Amino acid sequence: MGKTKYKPVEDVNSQVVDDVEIAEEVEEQRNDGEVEEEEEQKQEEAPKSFEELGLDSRLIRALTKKGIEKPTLIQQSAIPYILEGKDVVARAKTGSGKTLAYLLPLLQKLFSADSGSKKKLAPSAFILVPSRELCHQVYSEVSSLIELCRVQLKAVQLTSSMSASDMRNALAGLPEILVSTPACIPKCFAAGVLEPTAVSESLAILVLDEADLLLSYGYEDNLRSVTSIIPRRCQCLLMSATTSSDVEKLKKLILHNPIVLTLTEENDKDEAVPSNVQQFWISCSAQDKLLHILALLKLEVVQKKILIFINTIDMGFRLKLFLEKFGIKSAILNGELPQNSRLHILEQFNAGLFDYLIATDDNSQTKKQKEEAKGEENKENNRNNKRSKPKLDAEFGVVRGIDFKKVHTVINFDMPQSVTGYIHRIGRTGRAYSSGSSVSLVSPDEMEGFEDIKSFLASDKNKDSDIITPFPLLTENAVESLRYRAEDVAKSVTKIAVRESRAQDLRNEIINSEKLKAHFEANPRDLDLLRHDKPLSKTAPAPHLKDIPEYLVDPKTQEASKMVKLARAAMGNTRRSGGGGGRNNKNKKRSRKGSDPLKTFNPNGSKRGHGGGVGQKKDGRDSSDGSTKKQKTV
Ligand SMILES: Nc1ncnc2c1ncn2[C@@H]1O[C@H](COP(=O)(O)OP(=O)(O)OP(=O)(O)O)[C@@H](O)[C@H]1O
Repeated sequence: MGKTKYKPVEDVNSQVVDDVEIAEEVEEQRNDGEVEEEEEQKQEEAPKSFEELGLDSRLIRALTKKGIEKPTLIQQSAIPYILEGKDVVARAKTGSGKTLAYLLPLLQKLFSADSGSKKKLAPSAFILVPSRELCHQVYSEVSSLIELCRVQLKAVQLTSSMSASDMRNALAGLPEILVSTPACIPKCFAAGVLEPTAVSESLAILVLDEADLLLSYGYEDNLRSVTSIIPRRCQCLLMSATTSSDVEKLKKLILHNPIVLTLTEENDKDEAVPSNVQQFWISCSAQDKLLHILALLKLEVVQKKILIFINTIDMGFRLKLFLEKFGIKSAILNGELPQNSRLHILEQFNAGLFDYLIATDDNSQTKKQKEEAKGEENKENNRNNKRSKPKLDAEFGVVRGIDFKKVHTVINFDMPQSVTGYIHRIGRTGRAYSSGSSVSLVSPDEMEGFEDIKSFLASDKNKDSDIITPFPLLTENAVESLRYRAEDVAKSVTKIAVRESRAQDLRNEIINSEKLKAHFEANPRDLDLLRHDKPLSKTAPAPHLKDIPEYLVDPKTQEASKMVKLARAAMGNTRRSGGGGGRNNKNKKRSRKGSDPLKTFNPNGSKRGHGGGVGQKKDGRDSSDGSTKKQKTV
């Protein structure tokens, strides 16, 4: 296996990708036993620009307009191979820019294929993704590139929930690119909306994005029926954040003699978690989780925007109601909500309309539940099946692959149920060249799973070094000062209140969803129709709970909070977050490194701890005993 070692791309980037190796191997050809071939590797290759990768000037201009100046490592590596027409398997950690790694060369190929050739009866490119949210995200990305490039290409998105006539209408304009979930393709064949023979004739590029998830979402049969009609000449690309037997299976099923690109860091196991994400944890009992999250948010010791993960929908509502009493507005995202609402919530959060999003990830749905949900969905017109319980969407997935913009902190209110779940959650921050942090609240019941995560992430060489370190900015006193209020309010958020709010929210969102459908059709860019962070409770929060009096907060936490605010200001993040994109990125990134209190705060007095000097108890809170512990610096 050949290896190419890349020098750091730039100052900022070197923090992220130092010591990155790209291992490339040429795989055996599917079924025909071709001898494994070694690729000639170029040594110590210098980072390349988009121009040097051979990208069309229209695409480069479009990227510039989006504020994207230089390719990420996976883009540098994959784009030339894809342009050459090779099948590629690309595995790179979350947030590393895999979407553009395949979209840019795919569009370029279609630019040239477009000129002069007669219109085909089926799309030339299929991009298959595991969830509707991802479908929408990729579709938006490809559409905006097409628009910015001013080329005559058309992309459409299809999902299984669409009616045959909607699908027919969408395909009527003979789009070149179809973005969809795998389940939708056989549905199109069955409804006569797409002809398998036309697909066989037209299909030139097939992309399986988030390949590690496609099979776990139960799409195996769907994918088999698609592969049976893929022409041999069709170029296939497989993108994934983690390796798994599922990826191997898909590779064998679909790809021909692929180039396998694997972005690994020195520490092989750490590779899936972006190294620009600082990971922290706090030990607390299950009952005290509300108290701790209140302390984190109310005392402002974590940076906004914040994505909070919980494992059940009810817990999400409980948390929202609880925070609401303290004047903290948040929105909820889960698989029970109608699709249009979900997309709208994501768009509003990305646009910075609110700072706290409470999400139930697909992790909380077991494979069996997903299959059941899918089965439910397939039982069309089953009128007898009048379940009062709302259905979970089998194609729901907020975590995997979704590009939450400018999320600075991920909080695991509940711990995820697997290491992969953890990696994907954490990967919602620190995307591309940005940095972020995560805080996991770990109860004794969750400790075993947490240890598994820690040992998975620990490097083989350095087993004792903790990748997830105790959270340094919250003192025990600060937490305790809020206990009385938190417990009092927690008691008032009863099961009945949670149930009623959940039902009410669903009713509202169903009504919203209809409005949103029309709205999305008429104004795909306008986000301001509805707000999703409205209070659930009919009573306004008590004024004394909205503001925490200064005397309640101990001086150390006050200092930490001040520093978080200063860091926020230094990062140009004082307004409502969102909007704007990468203005003056270079300067901001430089100041970011020095100003993040999680990297510099020392509760023992000195402001510049430089990654060390944090006195902590084993339970992740400050012990104030002056002992020091080295923190991970990034
Ligand atoms: N070259 C680049 N420079 C700066 N930002 C980039 C670059 N390429 C992509 N991005 C941005 O980085 C973010 C993450 O990209 P993307 O969603 O493609 O990551 P990913 O590798 O697919 O992650 P995941 O595995 O979680 O799906 C996006 O907001 C994207 O616009």
